[in-house]
Parts: sequence; C-alpha cells; structure tokens
Amino acid sequence: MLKVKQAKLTLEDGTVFTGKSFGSENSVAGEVVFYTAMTGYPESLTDPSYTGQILVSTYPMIGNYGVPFDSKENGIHKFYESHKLHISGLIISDYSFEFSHWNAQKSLSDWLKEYEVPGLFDIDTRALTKILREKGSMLGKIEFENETIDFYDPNLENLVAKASCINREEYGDGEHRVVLVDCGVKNNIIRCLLDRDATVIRVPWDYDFTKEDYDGVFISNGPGDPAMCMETVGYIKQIVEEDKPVMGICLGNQLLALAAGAQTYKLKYGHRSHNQPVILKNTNRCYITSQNHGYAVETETLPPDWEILFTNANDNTNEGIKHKSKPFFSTQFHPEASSGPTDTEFLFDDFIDNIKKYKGLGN
Ligand SMILES: NC(=O)CC[C@H](N)C(=O)O
Repeated sequence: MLKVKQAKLTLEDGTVFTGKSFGSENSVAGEVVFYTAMTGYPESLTDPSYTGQILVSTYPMIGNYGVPFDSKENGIHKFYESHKLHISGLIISDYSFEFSHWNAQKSLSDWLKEYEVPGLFDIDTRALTKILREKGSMLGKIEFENETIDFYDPNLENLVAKASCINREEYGDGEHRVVLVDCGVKNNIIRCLLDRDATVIRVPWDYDFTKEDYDGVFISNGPGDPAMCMETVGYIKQIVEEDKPVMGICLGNQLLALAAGAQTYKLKYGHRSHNQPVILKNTNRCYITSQNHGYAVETETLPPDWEILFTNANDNTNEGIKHKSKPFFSTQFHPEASSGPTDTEFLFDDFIDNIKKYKGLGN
C-alpha cells in the first residue's frame, strides 16, 4: 500500500480541507481559484498567467495521461506553454497513479515534485468550488504536518515582472515583424504568429519596444492585477497614438484598455474553463472559448473612440475591445487556446490582415 502524507488546505475564511499529497511536500500560500476544463493540465500548469495561484480542478480525475516529454520546435517548448510550472499548488479530487498517452514521459506527481509544487488529492473539490463560487476567489494555504505559514496575496505584487522573459529574443524569419510584449506569454501565441509568416520579436514587459523596427504589436496574456503593470501601459499609450496594428490577449486586453484610458476590476471568481461563450458585437454569433482570468475591463469606462468587441454570454462581462477607426483590438479570452477550443484562432489572421493592409499589401 502506497504511503502518502496528509496536508491541509486552509482558506482565508477559516475553512479547512484535508487531503493527501502527490506533489512536492512544501507548504505554500496563494490565491485559490477553480477551473472547470476537463483536459489540458500540462498546458494550464505551464501557463504563466497562473503564477501565484493554487489551482482547483473541478474535473475529478487528473493525471491519467501523464506529462508530455520535453522537446523544442522553433526555439520554444513543443508541448508546454512555457519553460516551467507556474502554479503555486494543485488541488484535485482523484489522482490517477496510472498514466498512459503516446507522448507521456513521466507522471504528474513527478513533475510537481521536480518544480517543488505541492499537489493534494482526495479533496472534495465540489464542496470547495461551491465555497469559492459563493464567496469569490480567496487566499489560501497548503500546510504540511506541523508547519504554519501566513496567507499571501499574489495580486499585491507585480507578477508580470516574475513571468516575463529577461532578454529580447527573435523567432522565425517571416515577412511581418511583430513585437511580442511578453507579460508571461503562452507558447501557442508564438506558434500562431509563426504559422502566419511573422518574425516574432519577444521583449520583456518593461522594454521600450517603441524603438524597435516592427509592423505590429502583440500584447500577451500574463498573471496578476493589470494595474500592477503600468510601465507596460506607458509604452502601449505611445503606440496607440500611432497607426500600426495592435492585438492583445487576456492581460493584453486589460493593458490595452488601461492605455486607452479605461479601468479594470476584479471579478468575483473569474473565468477559467474551455467553454466560455462570447458574443461578437452586433451579431448573434457565439463562440466557445478558452479562458483564464480573474480581472475584467470596465466597459462603461471605455473612451468614445473605443468599442466593445465581444461580451460574455454568461455574465455580460467584457470579452474584448476594439478601436473604432484604428487597427487595434484585443480579447479577454484565449484565441490561441492550448488547451481548449480553437474556434477563434481566425483572430490571428485578422491581426496579420491588419498588418498587410497597413503595409499596403492588401489581402
Ligand atoms: N490569462 C491572463 O492573461 C490573465 C490576465 C489577468 N492576470 C487576470 O487574471 O485577469
């Protein structure tokens, strides 16, 4: 019989859950959030937007297809969304000690241990999620044995500075030069741009990209409160004075909105799933999208030269914005998916079309 250590998850409101450890045995604190996707844990765990968060999976059985082997293509990891795990902890109901998949190389348990991320199973994730839905995302901590640690609010820090790259780097040799402002970018954004004849110039969050030679700017996803990232907003303010195409995803949507003069706010428990419905403005067309965010753009604060591009059909929150006359747009959801439905990947084509038009190349 396998011996597993017990550990407890304590929420800010005093609720305690006791679970069994299948990851690293170190105590951690962070923000407890739930996600309802049924697949894609390798992608989610390597998504830098989850920095500082203790992730609760509502899908009950996790680990059954293991963890993909590590290989690189075009200078980036092929099966991971970044070079490491970013979550602070993982909470699940049932851990599958057996795993099987064509590209599985190791178990989820080994992967968590490698990156010192604790994981607890045998937790009633339905009861836990109900609490988070009623009261909103909360701070929480995973504590082992007699250890006691303090709660920690990751959103009071600039997490983008932790998740962004350190050096400027170029990928591909495509015709369209795209500056990618890396606030914690997911690799599939780079893949989607490279697939569309782009040279990607990836720069750190606080890099003055306005001096680069580029045809368009892409503002990535990233962790934490967008209001902590005002240095990047300062550079975006400069480029929205000009006419070169801009696209943003998730944190990129929020930073573009802040640069436009709008405001952002924290959602009660956020959107983290593969089945978030978004409606395209002035249509009845609804797309099912992949999402992972805790903040949103306050649409009432958008200045008159900007408009809503997408709205969430569940709670009417903002899912994208667009400039009324210039080629600038962004989405709160993830058109690059990975994981999740790829139905909105065409938005990358729209961005590249904007670049072609800007360069006078037509369509
Ligand atoms: N995926 C993201 O880019 C998340 C954006 C932001 N950190 C939020 O939680 O709202």
